[in-house]
This record gives sequence, structure tokens and C-alpha cells, in this order.
Amino acid sequence: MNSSSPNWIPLVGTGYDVHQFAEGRKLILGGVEIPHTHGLQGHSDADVLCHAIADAILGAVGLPDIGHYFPPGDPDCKDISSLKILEKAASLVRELGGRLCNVDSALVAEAPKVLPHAEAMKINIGLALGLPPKRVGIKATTNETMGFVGRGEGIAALASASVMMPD
Ligand SMILES: Nc1ccn([C@@H]2O[C@H](COP(=O)(O)O)[C@@H](O)[C@H]2O)c(=O)n1
Ligand SMILES: C[C@@]1(CO)OP(=O)(O)OP(=O)(O)OC[C@H]1O
Repeated sequence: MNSSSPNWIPLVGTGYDVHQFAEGRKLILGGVEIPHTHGLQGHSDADVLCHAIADAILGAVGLPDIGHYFPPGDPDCKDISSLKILEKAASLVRELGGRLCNVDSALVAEAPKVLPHAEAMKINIGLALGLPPKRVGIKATTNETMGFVGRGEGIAALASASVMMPD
């Protein structure tokens, strides 16, 4: 092995977030405004998908979660686009000398149908992260009427991220 080139190691991270539905709010998922009766409650734009993906990226490289960089209730975070949070997570990976490889995610929502908006979300998320849309996975499922998601009280999101880092 060439001693001047770093030993690259593959890392993975996971993220989870949930937001409650609220009246009078826009529903923003993956930076896309989706027509629906309710939006999600939050201090930011409450983009639960972007929050889960950001935490997956931060977790992969061993950094603290998004609340560390965007403190809950911070006036600077009021109504911010969560695509900004993704941009920050990606820039932190780059500062550490790492390379984001892909992200994958699953939305759990009884309604609305989100898959028709998945391509637009992939483009937004990819632009924020510096990834092509094919490296951004978005899936969706209902919770088969069970639990808080099943009762239509909110939306949950799970995400994973893979990063190559110099050892
Ligand atoms: N909010 C959602 C939930 C589901 N989908 C799509 O429907 C398919 C079937 O979902 P089940 O929970 O009934 O298995 C799922 O695979 C998604 O394609 C959706 O778009 N939005
Ligand atoms: C990004 C932040 C900033 O207030 O957004 P919120 O909309 O409060 O969302 P949440 O996922 O509850 O916590 C993360 C916060 O740090």
C-alpha cells in the first residue's frame, strides 16, 4: 500500500425523526411542498425527511445530531428550509475529508401519497448534498392504520447514509 495515500474506510449512519401534523402549516418533504389538508409542526419547516437524512449523515461521521448545529427554538432556525440543514451536514463531511456516497430513506405516512413526489425530492436532496438523484433513495409506506402514524397524527422518517472517510 502507498503510505502517502489514506486508507479509506466505509462508514454508515442512521437517522430517525417524527413530526406531528398541524393545521395551517405547509407540508414540506424533501424540500417539496405537497398539497395536503395539514402540514407538519416544527420550529423549522419541519421537513421530517431532511431531518432524518441529516442525522444519518452526521451519525456516519461521528458528529452530534442536528440539534447541536440547529438548536431547537433558535430564532435563526425559525422556518428555515431543512435543505439548509442537509447542506450543512454535507459540508461537515467534506471538512473532515470524507465523501458522501449515498443516502436512503423511508417515509411512514398514512396520507398523503408521497411517491408521486419522490423524483422532485431526490433532485432537491441531491442538490443540497452534492449527490446525483440516483444516490438518493426515497421510499414510502403506510403504518397499516396502527399507532400514531396509522391514526394520521404525524409522519415519521427513517434514513441511512454511507460515507467514505480517510482512516
Ligand atoms: N404515504 C405513502 C404511503 C405509501 N405510498 C406508496 O404506496 C405503497 C403501498 O403502501 P403500503 O403501506 O400500503 O404497503 C408503497 O409501497 C408506496 O409506493 C406512498 O406513496 N405514500
Ligand atoms: C432543526 C430544528 C431546529 O429547530 O428543527 P425542528 O423543526 O424543531 O425539528 P425537530 O426535528 O423537532 O428538531 C430539530 C431542530 O433542531
